[in-house]
Amino acid sequence: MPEGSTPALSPQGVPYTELSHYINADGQHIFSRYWKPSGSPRALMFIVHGAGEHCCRYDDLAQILTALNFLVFSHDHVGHGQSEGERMTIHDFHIFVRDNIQHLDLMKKQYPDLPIFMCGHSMGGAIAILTVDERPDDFSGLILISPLVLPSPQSATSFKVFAAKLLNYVLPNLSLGSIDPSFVSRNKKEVEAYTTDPLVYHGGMKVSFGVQLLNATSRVEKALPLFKVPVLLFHGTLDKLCDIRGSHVMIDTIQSEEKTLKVYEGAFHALHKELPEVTSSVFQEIESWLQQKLGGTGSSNIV
Ligand SMILES: O=C(c1ccc2nc(C3CCCCC3)oc2c1)N1CC(N2CCN(c3ncccn3)CC2)C1
Repeated sequence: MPEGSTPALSPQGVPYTELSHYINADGQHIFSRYWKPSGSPRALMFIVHGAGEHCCRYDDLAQILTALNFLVFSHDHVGHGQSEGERMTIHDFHIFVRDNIQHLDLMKKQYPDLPIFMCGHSMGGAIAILTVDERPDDFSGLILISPLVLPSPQSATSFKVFAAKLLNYVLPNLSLGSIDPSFVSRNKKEVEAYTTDPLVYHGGMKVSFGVQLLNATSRVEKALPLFKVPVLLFHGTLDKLCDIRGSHVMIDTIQSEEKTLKVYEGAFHALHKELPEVTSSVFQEIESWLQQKLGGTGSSNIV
């Protein structure tokens, strides 16, 4: 660093020289995280977090994957967690995909011979689908936990969509309100952990951000008919944020030879942070699917 210059600081005031990060195409510091197995890795897993949260919330899943000798990597999307950028603000959803591809290419350079999987939750699921759509030959499989494919009918009625698109021209920073975390998980401990997490964005979703999420659902819809990568999908029947119909549309539309949708009766949105019996089942299903991918043959079913 040139003499006399001050180091770039994270939104929490930590010098990026002390944080793992990469610099995106807009010159922003993107906080990155790596979970390495004790032995030599047999595969890579790219975890993609959802709106308002951050990658360190996926430590539980990452620990399970490193035990399978996966090297797990992730980052905080621009405007999230320990990355730079105005909080939960994006003028083009594709920036999330662009930054994903940059991180993917960095990891491909370091581990050129390892198969790569991706796991996305909610908005992170839409980012993951669009990343795989751009780089289909780079991925051996995609895991989606309550992905944003179709917005829920409650949050995106045609009037609200019309109003949001109109408002975006005049009041893009108007708040649409924030999510009630108790609608997202039945696990009170997880709700408490989320609501007290200082790295989570607890403000309301801006109109401009909601419009970008809508744009994302349109881009995802266009990508599905040509999608061929193996997919393992999870969705709760009582998801109030991302409509389960989106996962049914996805499993019926994609051309993947290996595609599985696991439906959790009565479960809410954050299946990886739900009641213990739900989350442990999701993690076990992920483990066995990955073991089968790395050693077995494919299948297709909905349960
Ligand atoms: O990615 C999302 C997310 C958030 C809000 C959304 N709104 C839409 C609609 C809005 C209208 C236009 C179409 C899209 O999609 C969203 C996705 N995430 C990640 C999820 N969070 C919720 C809170 N979490 C939580 N809460 C309680 C316990 C544990 N985790 C973490 C995950 C929400």
